[in-house]
Amino acid sequence: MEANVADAAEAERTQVKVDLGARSYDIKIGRGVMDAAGAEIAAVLPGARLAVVVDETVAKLHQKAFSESLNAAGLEHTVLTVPSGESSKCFREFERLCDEVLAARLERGDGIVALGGGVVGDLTGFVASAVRRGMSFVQVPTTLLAQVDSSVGGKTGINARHGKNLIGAFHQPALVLADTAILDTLPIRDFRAGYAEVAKYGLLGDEPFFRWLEANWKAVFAGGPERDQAVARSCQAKADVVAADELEAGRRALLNLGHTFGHALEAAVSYETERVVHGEGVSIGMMLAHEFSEKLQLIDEVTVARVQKHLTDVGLPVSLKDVPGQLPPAETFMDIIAQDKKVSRGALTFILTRGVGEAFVEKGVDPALVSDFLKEKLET
Ligand SMILES: NC(=O)c1ccc[n+]([C@@H]2O[C@H](COP(=O)([O-])OP(=O)(O)OC[C@H]3O[C@@H](n4cnc5c(N)ncnc54)[C@H](O)[C@@H]3O)[C@@H](O)[C@H]2O)c1
Ligand SMILES: O=C(O)C(=O)C[C@@H](O)[C@H](O)[C@H](O)COP(=O)(O)O
Ligand SMILES: [Zn+2]
Repeated sequence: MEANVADAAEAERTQVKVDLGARSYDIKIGRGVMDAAGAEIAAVLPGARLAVVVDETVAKLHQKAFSESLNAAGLEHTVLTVPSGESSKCFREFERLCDEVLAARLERGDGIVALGGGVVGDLTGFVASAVRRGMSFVQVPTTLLAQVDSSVGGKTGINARHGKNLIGAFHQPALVLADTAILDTLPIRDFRAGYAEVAKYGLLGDEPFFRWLEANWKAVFAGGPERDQAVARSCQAKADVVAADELEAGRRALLNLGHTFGHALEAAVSYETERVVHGEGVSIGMMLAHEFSEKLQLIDEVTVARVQKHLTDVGLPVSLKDVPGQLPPAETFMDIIAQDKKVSRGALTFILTRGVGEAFVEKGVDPALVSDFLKEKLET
């Protein structure tokens, strides 16, 4: 990735392009970007009627201002509310939203807006991919996680009893509006969880960015210009990967660093967010991916300790032992991992690493090694 942090800092508002030919779109980043949401959306979806999907928490905090901006641009819209939290990524909410979009008589050329975190974004995008075989949609991410990751790249979907995001579609948005001021109302636990995905970009392929985060994370949390820089650099990293490999035929799998273990953990606790939210699962999963890489003699203990120190410094969990309550045995984790979307012809794929910024995709990992490793981690 060429963009450097200082470059990103220069503009108060930054724009990152996701280059996908005719389906290219912009990510507009900065404090106050949402004030012009109406005009921005009208520019990409001229004449469209809209359904705005929002969760109950975000609706209370931000719906009024958002609707005012749409009204000012003359955008007729219906607001559809879903319960807050991971449990909304389910068939029931998917079906209800599809039905409500149809009841509002939105046409194929109309649009659906996701105003919220990754849950609302994934669910809404999936609805948009399905209703009338595909409607335009816009992402207005309101969590750090959604701004740096889930709103970009077109992975949409819901969870299944068998695992995370197992039902879904690739469906790219027409625009992403990441207003970093909206993060001021985000609870610290959710901000930290989103930060795990920020750190992920450094760990998977950008050691200088990880070093920058080690030095600047307090300013990122405090909400100064460093926060916008971290969001912009993360979006640029994701946009580069998605443009090169939209459908995850190869390199995009790197964005799954920590997710094989992390997703298994989320499913193992039945998506109970009191116990673990996605970003926390990713933090623990990234730590496990590093420890597993150490076990395979790909990295040394100094690298593992460096990663652990940074994630611990910011207050993220780093071990299965950090999850409250009893966890199921390794066999249950292995059953869930066997359903991971990266599995091919029954063979497990893991994102491993040779150092900070040097992750790689390893196919055909021996399940017995993974199982023994998980047993160790669940016992010690
Ligand atoms: N599609 C992708 O590429 C991708 C990438 C990463 C994660 N995800 C998915 O994203 C989901 C997690 O997203 P998340 O961490 O944003 O969770 P979330 O959407 O549940 O949001 C977290 C909490 O923050 C609240 N909230 C949202 N914005 C707020 C604001 N500005 N102020 C106050 N409260 C606010 C929400 O109501 C919720 O309670 C997971 O389902 C994960 O699988 C998808
Ligand atoms: O965009 C991607 O590709 C990612 O892997 C980003 C992840 O952070 C995200 O959690 C994604 O939803 C996981 O993808 P999945 O295919 O494993 O469900
Ligand atoms: Zn993720």
